[in-house]
Amino acid sequence: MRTTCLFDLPAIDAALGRVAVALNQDMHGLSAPPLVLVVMKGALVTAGALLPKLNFALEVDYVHATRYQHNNAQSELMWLHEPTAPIAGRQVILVDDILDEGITLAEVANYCRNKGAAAVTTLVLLRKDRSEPPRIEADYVALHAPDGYVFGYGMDDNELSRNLPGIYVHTP
Ligand SMILES: O=P(O)(O)OC[C@H]1O[C@H](OP(=O)(O)OP(=O)(O)O)[C@H](O)[C@@H]1O
Ligand code: HPA
Repeated sequence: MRTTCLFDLPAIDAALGRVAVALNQDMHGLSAPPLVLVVMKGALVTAGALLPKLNFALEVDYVHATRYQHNNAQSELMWLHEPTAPIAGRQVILVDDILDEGITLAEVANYCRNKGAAAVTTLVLLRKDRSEPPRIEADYVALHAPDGYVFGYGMDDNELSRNLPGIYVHTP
């Protein structure tokens, strides 16, 4: 099997730059700093590249929730870490690497609303364009990919390859 690069680092950086410009405009003039919640582990690299592009006061925390192990989806989301920063009454910006079926983002967004978030905004590096629509749409999408397992730039292939400097697929 070969590995094909869908997006290289300059393409990813340019796409993150575009969503950062939009987010900077939309978050301009907020009365209180929003909470950026990074969905671990996959969003680690995206958050690292995105945060320095944001020009408004913000706090960062993370959640660790997972449903894919060995590349296979589990129906249940496993919560490994809940955020410790206060959520009630705040604008929350969820950052994730990939929107696939949308189960993870939908559940984490609901969690924030149940904790009393004033508003929940969602941002993903990559939306996978499947035939079935995801359970939730993201407010900000940097890139789109066709259906198929992708990895690199934070996304794993059987827990490996998160460090690859681009977004890749296996091709026959
Ligand atoms: O839209 P969905 O179908 O719910 O899939 C998207 C989620 O799957 C991946 O996480 P994963 O469970 O693999 O954990 P990881 O972030 O530790 O890789 C990814 O980081 C998203 O959070
Ligand atoms: N790759 C890596 N992680 C994922 C994917 C994918 O295609 N879909 C959901 N989590």
